[in-house]
Amino acid sequence: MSKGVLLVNLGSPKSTDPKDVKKYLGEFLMDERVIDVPYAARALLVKGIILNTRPKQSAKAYSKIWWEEGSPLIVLTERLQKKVQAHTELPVEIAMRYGTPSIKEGLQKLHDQGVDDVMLLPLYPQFAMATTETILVLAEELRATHFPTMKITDVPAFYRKDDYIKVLSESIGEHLKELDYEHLLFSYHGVPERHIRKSDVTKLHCKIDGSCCSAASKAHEFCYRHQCYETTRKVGQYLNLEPGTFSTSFQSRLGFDPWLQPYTDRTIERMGKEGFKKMAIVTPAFVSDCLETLEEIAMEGEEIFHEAGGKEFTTIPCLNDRDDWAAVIAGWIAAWEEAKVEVV
Ligand SMILES: C=CC1=C(C)c2cc3[nH]c(cc4nc(cc5[nH]c(cc1n2)c(C)c5CCC(=O)O)C(CCC(=O)O)=C4C)c(C)c3C=C
Ligand SMILES: [Fe+2]
Ligand SMILES: [Fe+2]
Repeated sequence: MSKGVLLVNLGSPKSTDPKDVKKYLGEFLMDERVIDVPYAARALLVKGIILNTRPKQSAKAYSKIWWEEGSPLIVLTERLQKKVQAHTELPVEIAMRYGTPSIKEGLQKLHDQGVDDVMLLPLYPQFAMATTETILVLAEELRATHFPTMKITDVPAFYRKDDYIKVLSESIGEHLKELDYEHLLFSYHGVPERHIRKSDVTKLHCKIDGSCCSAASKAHEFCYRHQCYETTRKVGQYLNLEPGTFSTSFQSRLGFDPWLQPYTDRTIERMGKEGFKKMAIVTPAFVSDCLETLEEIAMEGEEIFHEAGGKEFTTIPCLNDRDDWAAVIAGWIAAWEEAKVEVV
């Protein structure tokens, strides 16, 4: 069999035009694993309410962070792909779950190069129904319909894998070295609490009470909350961070249902009000900087901190196209290619 690799990220609108943003948000939010309510209720909520107001607001936010070459998330994923490609003879393509290049286009490109054995790497360190699972389900549907002779091997969430933790920690450490900071906040994209319960394979584990995620459980393989706390814990251990000088929070909630807590915006505000003057923030749910890191954290977060009395607010970049990160992915590809050891 002939091997190839597909790196999959979330995707972005084509441009900052509200029409393009509306199209992108429509595809994204109509995904049953993102807004997980029955179709009729989802259509009413998304098409009847959210798409009437949100695209204008989101388009404004996208305009603040957009680059000349396009969406930061897509440009950074393309740069990462080039660096990974430089390490391997196997074809490496990228795809986006929403918008373009689509997963179907990515698989087609590999197919056109003679590939029939694909390593599929969702670019999310922690498993979530709204990210990893939706990619895997769609890729399998596309494979069965359009590429029936193709084999796809999924790379599981790498939230605690040593080589990932090493590059993440070293990237954070390099920034912290230059900083005088009082607290480091690990801010992860939030999900509704309901998503965590739905992904609980044991149906017994998840109480969202702060204790279930630290007790050993088979459920952790699919528990986003556990995986986020575990990434924070491992980085804290690697960098030898003092207990009490770092913590975890969850950002970007949408709607009125309870999402994972503590919420990032309220945490930033509380820290400012409690007298913290210098804080740093890192966003390990994202491997590429995007709207949620460049606008929501670096801009809105900074404003919240200043208004609450804080002074210095530093956002640490995502791994993006760091050479050591590209080398880690290349190592996973080599391990899979040799098929001597498990990928993760
Ligand atoms: C119900 C809504 C959403 C869930 C659940 C959700 C989970 C989730 N998302 C990411 C990563 C990203 N999300 C991004 C943008 C974004 N996310 C939502 C909604 C949910 N996300 C919306 C409506 C948007 C669009 C922007 C906006 O209008 O605010 C992005 C940025 C994309 C970009 O173009 O830069 C990323 C990345 C994760 C990791 C996650 C669950 C773990
Ligand atoms: Fe999101
Ligand atoms: Fe858990």
